[in-house]
Amino acid sequence: MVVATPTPLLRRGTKKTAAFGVPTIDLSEDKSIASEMIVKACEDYGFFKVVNHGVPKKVIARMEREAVDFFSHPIAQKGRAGPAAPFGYGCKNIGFNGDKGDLEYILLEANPVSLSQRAKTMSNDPSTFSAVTNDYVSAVRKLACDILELVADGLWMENKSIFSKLISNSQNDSCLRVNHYPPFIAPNNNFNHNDNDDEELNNHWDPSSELVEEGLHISPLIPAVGSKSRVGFGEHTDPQILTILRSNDVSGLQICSHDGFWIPVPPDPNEFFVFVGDSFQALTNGRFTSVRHRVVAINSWKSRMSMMYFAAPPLDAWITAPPQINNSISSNIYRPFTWGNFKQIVYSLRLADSRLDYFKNHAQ
Ligand SMILES: C=C1C[C@]23C[C@@]1(O)CC[C@H]2[C@@]12CC[C@H](O)[C@@](C)(C(=O)O1)[C@H]2[C@@H]3C(=O)O
Ligand SMILES: O=C(O)CCC(=O)C(=O)O
Ligand SMILES: [Fe+2]
Repeated sequence: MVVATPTPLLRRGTKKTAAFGVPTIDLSEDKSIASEMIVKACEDYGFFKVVNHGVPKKVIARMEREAVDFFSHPIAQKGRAGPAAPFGYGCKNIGFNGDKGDLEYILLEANPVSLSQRAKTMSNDPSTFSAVTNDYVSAVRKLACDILELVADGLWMENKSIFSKLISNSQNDSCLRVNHYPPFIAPNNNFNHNDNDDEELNNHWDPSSELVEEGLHISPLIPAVGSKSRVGFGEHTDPQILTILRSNDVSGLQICSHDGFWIPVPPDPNEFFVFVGDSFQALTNGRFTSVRHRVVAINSWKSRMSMMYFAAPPLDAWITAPPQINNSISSNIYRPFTWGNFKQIVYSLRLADSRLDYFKNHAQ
């Protein structure tokens, strides 16, 4: 595992970024080593990369091709997938409470019935679209389950499927998101991607005017007048248990360290990045921390495309730490809640809000 101590260069709201070796877990390693390393990464960062993950390259490549094809269509056609409410096609608006980002996206329920319905509005070849998406979802769900079983092992839980069973349940509420960020070239070519002025978002990109000739690679550049940086996806934590992210080779993702520094994560199209979500923080009584992250536009002629599988339990599943979780805190930080209760709060709040605070026990 490569873990360099982050150099404290970029505090939230200040100007610089930190150097960081992303904790990397090789899933072909001995199980006891991998499980110990995963637990450590979840405790220290709430974030890590997995290699030798077992997701076939072909499954990833086919999913990427479908997504590239979808975003290459004119806006009127993409809009047929329905406004993101929350599922469907969205452009710039995120959620229902006024958050905006410089991206377009699709958000899909990750179950075969919903995927086959939605595919009819998303592709000229719906059966291929739903087959490809289902294959991708099954492969990343298996990866998420493998990781959760390793976590249970690393935490010395008797029941190794105590966490994975929540997301392998047939009623799981997991979803799949594909984000597409426009290319960004700073004015006068003096863009410093370490800059962190959270300037007003520029709304110059209009996907309806985009001329995509070769997949996502050729798009007319919309000059970023008067701005040195653009927020692609504002800072937040993911509400679910675990997020499995894969992106193309365009950078932009940053994670926030415990001491408030923004750390750029170099993209790696062959591997997956894993984020601890709010629900996992609650399930481990705060032993793991859900990691704050964001996407900031980086000087690039190419658009960034990322796919996130958000692993969530059924709506009626209780999120509460099992008694065997031992950390330095003896009482429960959070009162028990169902995933359905939590989702309601999530959707009533803004992207950057700390939703778990609403479930804190009063004594805390
Ligand atoms: C502003 C919002 C969008 C979001 C729901 C929320 O009210 C707050 C959390 C957001 C988030 C972040 C992680 C995932 O991308 C997402 C699908 C999720 O579960 O929570 C989004 C929600 C969304 O875009 O619908
Ligand atoms: O697009 C990315 O790389 C990350 C997006 C993200 O964090 C999200 O959709 O929740
Ligand atoms: Fe996220």
